[in-house]
Amino acid sequence: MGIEVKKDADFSTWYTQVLKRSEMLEYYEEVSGCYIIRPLAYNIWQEIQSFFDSAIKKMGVEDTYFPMFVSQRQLEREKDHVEGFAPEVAWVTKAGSSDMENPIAIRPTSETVMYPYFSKWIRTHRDLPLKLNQWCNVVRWEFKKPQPFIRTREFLWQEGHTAHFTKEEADAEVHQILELYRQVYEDLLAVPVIKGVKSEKEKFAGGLYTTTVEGFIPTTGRGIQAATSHCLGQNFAKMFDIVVEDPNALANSEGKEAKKLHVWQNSWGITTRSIGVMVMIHGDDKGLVLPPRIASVQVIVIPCGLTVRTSEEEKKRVEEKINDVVKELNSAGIKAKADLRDNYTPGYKFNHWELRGVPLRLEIGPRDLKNNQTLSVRRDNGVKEAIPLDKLTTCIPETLNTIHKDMFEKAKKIYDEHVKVILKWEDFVPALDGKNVVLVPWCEQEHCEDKIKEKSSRRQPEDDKAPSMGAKSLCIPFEQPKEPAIVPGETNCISCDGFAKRYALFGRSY
Ligand SMILES: O=C1CCCN[C@@H]1CCCn1cnc2cc(F)c(Cl)cc2c1=O
Ligand SMILES: [Mg+2]
Repeated sequence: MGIEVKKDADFSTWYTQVLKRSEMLEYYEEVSGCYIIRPLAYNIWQEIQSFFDSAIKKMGVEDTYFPMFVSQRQLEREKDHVEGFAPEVAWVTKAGSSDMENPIAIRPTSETVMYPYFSKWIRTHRDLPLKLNQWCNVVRWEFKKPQPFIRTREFLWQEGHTAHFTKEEADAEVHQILELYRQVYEDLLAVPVIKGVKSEKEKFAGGLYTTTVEGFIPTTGRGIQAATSHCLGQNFAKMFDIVVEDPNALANSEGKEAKKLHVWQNSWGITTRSIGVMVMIHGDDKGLVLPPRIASVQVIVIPCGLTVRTSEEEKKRVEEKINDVVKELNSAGIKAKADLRDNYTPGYKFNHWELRGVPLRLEIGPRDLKNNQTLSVRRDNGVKEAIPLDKLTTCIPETLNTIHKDMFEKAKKIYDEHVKVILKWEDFVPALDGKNVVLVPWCEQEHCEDKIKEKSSRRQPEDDKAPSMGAKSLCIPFEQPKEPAIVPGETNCISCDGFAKRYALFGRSY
């Protein structure tokens, strides 16, 4: 069944229908906020995993696995890390019919699970750097309206946790990982992202600073945090006593213990939210549009032009040709499939595979055999092109790469057009209402951010609808607008009478 609503008319229904009818996901009626990730979507997660995991292996990161349960005592060892999150922690309180002596939390993230062991394992600077990663699920009992992939109570992610001897080494890794997240989005999912650092209010409270890749959903005009790479500083090292002796300090004369140095730590994560972002950005009114590099079926080959007058041997010849084409493409590393179901018309099959986002369709019929060609049809823009049957293994990879590039460029152009540089406060909210995010000179003070959120969530004067959601800071982009340049001590903050430090990206967000 096709999609019954237009993407721009009813986005949330469109999103749900696309995910269900393309067989990416199934609703899990038993528990609100949980969903079944079906093979088409799970394959995308596996593509992301294999790309990211092979990249971090080259950085010397090792995969590991820690228990999903954490005691209340451990979880609460880091007060300000947990207090804001306490309402979303899921607890196991019973085993069978008997209450547990001490309830156990299901991991919402694994700092407090892992770091007592970091403390145990890291004794000397030779144990550094320690670089561990785990691919797992986490549970956060969010109360905001759940949305498949975007906000779910259980999600899959990877969480990297590293310990370094120097801040410089930690800083370098934070940015190396952030660059990998950019590649996951831009080179795999064809989704443009903006790199930047989070404000003091938006960063991970337990850390020193948070870097992020920020996405943009044009249909709603909202920003979305796409992945994060935190430098934790020495905060967790101090809390969990993760220390090494100072190798440079000579054992001093009284033979006292050499000075203990706290390690510098990072933690970084990307989640299955990335799948939802990709669907929201590339999908259209016919359904999914999959970027070729993560599509489990990249090319679908369909027999056409067969009529009741076509002889049996002619039909057989077409089908044999199609099977040969699929074999040839697969041996060239292209994921191709044939749809030879003889109880469906070509038109039905076109819709079936367009709904599932297959990047390229090849039509082959009796005439094509005669002309030794096939008609290719691109899913992203519908462009048709005749390809000689003896040029497939060169033309098809090129076409798939062109599809990726065009999908990315199209999304990037839209993102860039919806980032408005705003220099006067009166233009701020109208820009947000125009489904944009805004780039503004900003003082970077937390109280100012609170004020901006409040001022931009004003109640619409003409109706008593719920106030429009306020804007939050999304990031301070590493790439700053060249002009108008911010002159320290001269350029005013967009909102308060303080001076602007840098341009910050603000917007309504997920
Ligand atoms: O974002 C990442 C990447 C991967 C490893 N972790 C960090 C920080 C996670 C912050 N965070 C995020 N959400 C949380 C929810 C909770 F219920 C509790 Cl108790 C803690 C947290 C929490 O610390
Ligand atoms: Mg949260």
